[in-house]
Amino acid sequence: MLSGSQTPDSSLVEVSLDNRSYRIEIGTDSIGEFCQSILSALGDMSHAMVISDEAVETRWAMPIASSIAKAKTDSGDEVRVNLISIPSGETSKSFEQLDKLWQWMLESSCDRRSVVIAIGGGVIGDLAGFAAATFTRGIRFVQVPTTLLAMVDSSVGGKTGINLPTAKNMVGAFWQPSLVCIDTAILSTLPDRDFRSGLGEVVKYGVIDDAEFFHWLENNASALADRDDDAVRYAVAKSCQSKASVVGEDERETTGRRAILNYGHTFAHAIEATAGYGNVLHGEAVAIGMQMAASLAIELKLCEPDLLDRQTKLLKACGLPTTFAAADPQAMLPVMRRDKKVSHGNLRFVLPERIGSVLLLGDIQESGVINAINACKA
Ligand SMILES: NC(=O)c1ccc[n+]([C@@H]2O[C@H](COP(=O)([O-])OP(=O)(O)OC[C@H]3O[C@@H](n4cnc5c(N)ncnc54)[C@H](O)[C@@H]3O)[C@@H](O)[C@H]2O)c1
Ligand SMILES: O=C(O)C(=O)C[C@@H](O)[C@H](O)[C@H](O)COP(=O)(O)O
Ligand SMILES: [Zn+2]
Repeated sequence: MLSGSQTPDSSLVEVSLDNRSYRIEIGTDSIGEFCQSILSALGDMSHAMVISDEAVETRWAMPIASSIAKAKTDSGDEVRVNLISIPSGETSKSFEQLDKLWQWMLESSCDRRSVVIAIGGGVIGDLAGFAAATFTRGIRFVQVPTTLLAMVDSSVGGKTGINLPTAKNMVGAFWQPSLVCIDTAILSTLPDRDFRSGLGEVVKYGVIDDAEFFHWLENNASALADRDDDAVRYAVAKSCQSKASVVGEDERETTGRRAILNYGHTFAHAIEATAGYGNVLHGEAVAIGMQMAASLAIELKLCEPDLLDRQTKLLKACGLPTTFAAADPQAMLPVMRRDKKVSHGNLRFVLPERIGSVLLLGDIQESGVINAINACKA
């Protein structure tokens, strides 16, 4: 039984962006309906280019691909389908994999009525989305997220791209999907560590934007960690609503509003890069990064220590790390200076003032940043 507010109408969230608006459809045991949703959103699709993760190819991507292959468009035409699978893991968000995809798209006679269908976690969504953004200067794409992290965050909002060896997400494009199809039943095969990693981004929404949701998470953390269906659907729907609303206000992170989604990420990306991509998962790094950001906010007297206590308890209840033994300010700082929020050479951080509200701040003494990193060493 869930405690707290009622389950929202979780079946549909709209991302409102003028002629780039799209639907996020959220269901359970709904992959049978994906083909119809895709054809309704992309009626003139001639060709589906399914890009999947090796871990989900057989169980999830092939059934979706074969139902598209059997379908007909509104005008009665068959849809040609090609499928490729990418090796699992963060190291696949690379130029090498992108180049492989471009060659595959060329060989598969991809044209401007082709549609990329990304079926996988954040790695596949970011990589396939960037391939879609760049091939023939941009073709449409659909996100079918298969991890909790991708359902609550990466499949929404149109940030696509790849990593450079020491700079996360450094090359990419804003390229919105045409549709996001979420089926929480797909999470049944997701390993626990990856599921918990997604909870890092869920906690983020509570801190940055929604004190009531944070409170709900405090009351329902164990149901979520145990993957209770209702709790998971509620958290997915609330997270998508939050992200859709922020992205609708500031699509390309120009006004500062969208930067709030980057809470903890200046530290997190440096942790991921210095630890070696894939060793600390993105959501784990975000959890530790939020701890560093909250420590910095306390040192700057921006928030009360109680915020860090509540955040620590919640992250632990979600099974996430709150410290990082190998945290090394001298290794992390050069990576942090390449953060995309840097302005005129100054680092800027998203810092909490209270649960449900954060600020984007610059001109912060390096000594404070070093102290915040050291405060989270195990
Ligand atoms: N574009 C954005 O707005 C945005 C937002 C947040 C994170 N990200 C990016 O997302 C990436 C992390 O995403 P992630 O956590 O989904 O990682 P991921 O894509 O690497 O998936 C995690 C693991 O789960 C496996 N997997 C995926 N779905 C599965 C399923 N249903 N069953 C069994 N195994 C499954 C994958 O093979 C992989 O090993 C990072 O690169 C991060 O930078 C992007
Ligand atoms: O969508 C956004 O905006 C975010 O910042 C969401 C983050 O969770 C995500 O990790 C994003 O990829 C980070 O963006 P970056 O611009 O810092 O690379
Ligand atoms: Zn993130």
